[in-house]
Amino acid sequence: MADWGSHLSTMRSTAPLVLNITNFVAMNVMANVLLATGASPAMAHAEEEIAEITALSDALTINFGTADAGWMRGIFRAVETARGQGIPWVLDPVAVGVSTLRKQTAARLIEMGPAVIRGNASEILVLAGQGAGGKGVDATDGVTEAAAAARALASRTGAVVAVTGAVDYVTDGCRAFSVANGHPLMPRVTALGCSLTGVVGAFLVGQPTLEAATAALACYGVAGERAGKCASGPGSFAVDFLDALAALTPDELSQMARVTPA
Ligand SMILES: Nc1ncnc2c1ncn2[C@@H]1O[C@H](COP(=O)(O)OP(=O)(O)O)[C@@H](O)[C@H]1O
Ligand SMILES: Cc1ncsc1CCOP(=O)(O)O
Ligand SMILES: [Mg+2]
Repeated sequence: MADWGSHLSTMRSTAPLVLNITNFVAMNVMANVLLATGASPAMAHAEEEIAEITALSDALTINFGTADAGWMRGIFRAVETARGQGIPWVLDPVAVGVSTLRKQTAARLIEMGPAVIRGNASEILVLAGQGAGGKGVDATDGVTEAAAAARALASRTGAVVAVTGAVDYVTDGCRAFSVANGHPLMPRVTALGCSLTGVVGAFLVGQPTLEAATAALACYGVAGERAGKCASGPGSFAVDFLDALAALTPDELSQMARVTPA
């Protein structure tokens, strides 16, 4: 049994400061998810201050879900700072298929060296120039349909690519894992994908990228399973999920993770 829980333990021992440039929908949910999991969240995006805040952070995550032109300038300034300082950063190409601005921004960002690209299957397919783009922020494609695109994207860019859905797929282009944890209520609560991107950022700090990303997905999925056992619908699930993230121990994660080489 691989010790996926050790990655949770390491993350909690440092409680990394994760700076998230994310959308208005996700800000509060994501900050609470990061706190519950054991990291310190910060949310900011103003270009006038973002370089300073990035330099203070252990990891950075980027999501242009409700971004405008000024916000985009903040995104590029943060990424340039992270690159200069060796701070790992994660790209969430949320709803990348819905506009030319998102496609062009994602293409530029991918060339700037994200450690991880985390998206649903429809988003990863758009990055590969395939698929119809999903339905807004929601996937209409299955994870297995995006696996080849994920491998090709990882090989071309050097990023680890995490495709999430009913069974997640994560690859560095050579090796890959499937993560079969999760619950069907997860995509019915807004911003849980965006928030997962923050958790991936937290796990990356000081840990090998592919294993850290995989452990983050397993941690999230196991917490989802636990929350799904008592929730009566999306509303109570959202609350139970935070409690499950906070209560999950490294040993429980190691025991419950359904991670297999893919
Ligand atoms: N049908 C499903 N069954 C179980 N888990 C799911 C399902 N769909 C998504 N998840 C989980 O929900 C989390 C968010 O993934 P996803 O919904 O793909 O992100 P996004 O919100 O960006 O589309 C991941 O942990 C994923 O494994
Ligand atoms: C609904 C919505 N609209 C713009 S961003 C956003 C949140 C999307 O969150 P997620 O990708 O985690 O479902
Ligand atoms: Mg998303």
